[in-house]
Amino acid sequence: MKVLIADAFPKSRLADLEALGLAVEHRPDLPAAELADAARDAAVLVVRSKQVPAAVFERARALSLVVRAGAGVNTIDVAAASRRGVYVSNCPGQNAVAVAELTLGLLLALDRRIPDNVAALREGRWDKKGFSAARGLFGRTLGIAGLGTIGREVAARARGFGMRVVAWSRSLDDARAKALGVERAPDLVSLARGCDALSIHLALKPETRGAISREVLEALPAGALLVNTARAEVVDQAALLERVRAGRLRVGADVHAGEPEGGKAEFRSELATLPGAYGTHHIGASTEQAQEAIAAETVRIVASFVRTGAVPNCVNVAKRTPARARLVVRHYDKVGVLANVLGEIRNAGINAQQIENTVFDEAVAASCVIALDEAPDEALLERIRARADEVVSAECFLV
Ligand SMILES: NC(=O)c1ccc[n+]([C@@H]2O[C@H](COP(=O)([O-])OP(=O)(O)OC[C@H]3O[C@@H](n4cnc5c(N)ncnc54)[C@H](O)[C@@H]3O)[C@@H](O)[C@H]2O)c1
Ligand SMILES: O=C(O)CC[C@@H](O)C(=O)O
Repeated sequence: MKVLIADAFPKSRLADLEALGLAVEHRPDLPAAELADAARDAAVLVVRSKQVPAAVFERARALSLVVRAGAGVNTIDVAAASRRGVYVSNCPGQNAVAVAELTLGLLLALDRRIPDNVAALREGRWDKKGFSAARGLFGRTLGIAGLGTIGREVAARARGFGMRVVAWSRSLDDARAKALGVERAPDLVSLARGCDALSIHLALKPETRGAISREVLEALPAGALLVNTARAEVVDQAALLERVRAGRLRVGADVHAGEPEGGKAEFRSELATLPGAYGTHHIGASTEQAQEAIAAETVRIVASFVRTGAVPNCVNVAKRTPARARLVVRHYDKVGVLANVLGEIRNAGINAQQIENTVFDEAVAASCVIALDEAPDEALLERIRARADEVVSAECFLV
């Protein structure tokens, strides 16, 4: 079985994959345009920042699993993977501490203008007077948009700096906010209105694209700091540029509109050239600790898949199917029993969408839960129950 790793990956972990008996092809510099061809005979594809478009799923017919060696899966056409029945998996939480550390670094850098301090001294300029105009973070309010794994790590560190932390997250309620030691804002505009600094940790989804809208940016008080280590597309970039140019906002951005996929390239970010903005090179996850944790998790996912067929952290198995009914059949654990039950369902023109069979102690009897796209009528249930030497009971529940 071939594994193609199309981005940088630690050598020691390549050996772990080979030890699983896999043929490992490591091509960190593979051009994006060649990915579909290179993946053609691969069963597993591992990527970091490389985009995986629909063309890869159309061409790479042997592909079973794509592992995103990171958190965000917006770089993968997950819908195209789902249509081909290809699993997509990621490594949630493994780089959260690294991103939180960079977030705090950017906040401190913005407040003290550390990069400009450094640059001035390199140019032979002493400007203690000019660089003394910092507000300080202690006692200030940090707003967090998206209290997922990274948002929570940022909250913990900000509290360590004596900041008041207020958060908005789609499922955050008062009890959970209290348990996490943060206050809850009812929406993003209210969050922005009440904070001195705003840090963005929303995953990029169709619903979050542009969530940090012009209205949210305009709600931030004059002189506020904004840090984005999530994805550029979550923020209205045109409005952001206007606010920074007008001197209303100061920004630390690790992620950039149209940023290159690879490690080195010509790239000009309009935002990052402005005096009120500090840009970093999408390095949030780039610490040794985080990359080691990500690689170890990637190996765990691939090992589980090749040894057992189970895919940890799978992001594209339907949480809700169009199933309209659940048929629960308790039956004797004998050859052909389930085939006969499924045959009855097929003969009635009903589609079985999900099947889960559980065996009771001593493996004499078992229970099978079958999600159906249509409820069986009483006559079908009776035909199944009539197989008395195979079936103990058959009950239907509408969902
Ligand atoms: N700069 C970097 O190097 C770097 C590294 C890791 C992650 N990231 C980015 O940070 C993001 C957050 O990472 P995480 O590990 O905290 O992920 P997470 O899954 O733990 O948190 C994601 C957050 O997005 C919110 N969210 C998801 N879908 C939403 C929707 N439809 N509507 C509203 N909110 C929604 C969740 O509620 C949660 O608060 C990633 O998706 C990725 O884009 C960047
Ligand atoms: O691999 C990287 O350097 C970036 C990863 C980051 O954007 C993520 O979503 O995990």
